[in-house]
Amino acid sequence: MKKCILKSEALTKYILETNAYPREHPQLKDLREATVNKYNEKSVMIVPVDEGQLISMLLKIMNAKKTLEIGVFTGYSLLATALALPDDGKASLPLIICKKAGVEHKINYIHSDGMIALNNLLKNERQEGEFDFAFVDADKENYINYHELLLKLVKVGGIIAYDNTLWFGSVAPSEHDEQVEDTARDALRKLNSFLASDSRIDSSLVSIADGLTLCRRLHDAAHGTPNRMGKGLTCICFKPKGSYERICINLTPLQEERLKRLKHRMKIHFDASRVEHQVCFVTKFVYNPVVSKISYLTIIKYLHPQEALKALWSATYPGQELHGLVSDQWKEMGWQGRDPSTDFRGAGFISLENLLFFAKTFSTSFQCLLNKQGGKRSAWEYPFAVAGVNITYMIMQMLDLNAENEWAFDLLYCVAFMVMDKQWLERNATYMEFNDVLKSTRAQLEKEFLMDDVVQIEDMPSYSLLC
Ligand SMILES: C[S@@+](CC[C@H](N)C(=O)[O-])C[C@H]1O[C@@H](n2cnc3c(N)ncnc32)[C@H](O)[C@@H]1O
Repeated sequence: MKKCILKSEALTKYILETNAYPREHPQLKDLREATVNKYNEKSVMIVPVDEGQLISMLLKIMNAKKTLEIGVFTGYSLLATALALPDDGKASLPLIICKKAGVEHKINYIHSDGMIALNNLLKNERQEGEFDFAFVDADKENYINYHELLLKLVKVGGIIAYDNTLWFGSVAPSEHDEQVEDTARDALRKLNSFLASDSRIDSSLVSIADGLTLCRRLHDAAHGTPNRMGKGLTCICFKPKGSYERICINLTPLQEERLKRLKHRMKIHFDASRVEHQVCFVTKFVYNPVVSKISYLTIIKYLHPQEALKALWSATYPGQELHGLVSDQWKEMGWQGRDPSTDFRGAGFISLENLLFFAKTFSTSFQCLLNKQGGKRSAWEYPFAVAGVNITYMIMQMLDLNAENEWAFDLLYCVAFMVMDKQWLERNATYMEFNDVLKSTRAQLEKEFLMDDVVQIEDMPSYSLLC
């Protein structure tokens, strides 16, 4: 099979001969020829010249300095990358292969399996958010696993590029094509669908060579840059009555303190294996009949992640014994598997805190949504707990819309959950439509923020959904 999805081989030849070969760096040309001589047909594994040039162009546009490459073979794409990096740039790769062209000082070789290497970069070398670009051209079955780790290693705005995402065109077989087993093709099809609906990235499947999917990591408040977080929260969306303008106000020392705490909360990853305690903010909801006002009594607790999970269980199913932190019982609550900790990956510890806050503060609403008691339910329900993590993540992305105080976040979370469930029912949605429901939930919340008389979360019309 040829690594080309164009209509004709003549067209590929035309592109290569007219544009790509004349601009190929002499060292790349040598490497390509040496690979063909040594590996014959197997040399198809190196990236085609035009794709190498696209990657090189992208790196230069991005002014990339630190890149990561998984799957090296004879190192063609690696050399193309190293040549595109500035002199103080660094390319890391998990397999040793070749060093040429005087670019060794830009290359940090890691001779290891891709997953082990990425885990190590995260855990031991603490390289979170350090890379501008990652190129993945290794075992296709693992792309989806690399994706989770790379989303942490690559900075917000950085690019993750997956090679071979069209797999010789076989990802879209025609009815005449023979049905053959191909685990790589199946894994790539799964990846393509997954990337298409992954809200953490912008993505474009470029039909060059064998298909190259570019994913740009989007803002993620859990790992957001201080700049963005600062901007979003400093520009507190405090609207004076009678004005459609948002105004920026300087923070009081108390607000600064709250902001600091909120930022801290958002950075905490959920790690059930951690031995030390993680900070947990437990908020009590108090109604003061004298002034007809609701106030929040906030207690900062230092909880072991496992204790927090147990607390969530007892708040969700009071009186029901939990058999273990990893147990089939969790599935009933709408976690993806037996171990809820794996679902906290996207939004971190704060997503557990939000669920706890909701369960304890508005227990009637919480139980009603948990048990899918409101309205005429559809046959395909969203999984409650996973939906909760998604809502935390959505609000993190919305933070520059409204964050009047630290607890506005938790309160907004409860309102958002109620709105999401209401829209779910109104649309008679199925789980495949969950992302659409989430989008329209966000639109509804944004609409309410812009209402003239909404100056705090409690003024939002949807706040009345809570009981
Ligand atoms: C298609 S080739 C890469 C070609 C390279 N991009 C180039 O242009 O020269 C795939 C490479 O990935 C390596 N590989 C496969 N599984 C891997 C893994 N789990 N970890 C790291 N590398 C792996 C293979 O040994 C092979 O060298």
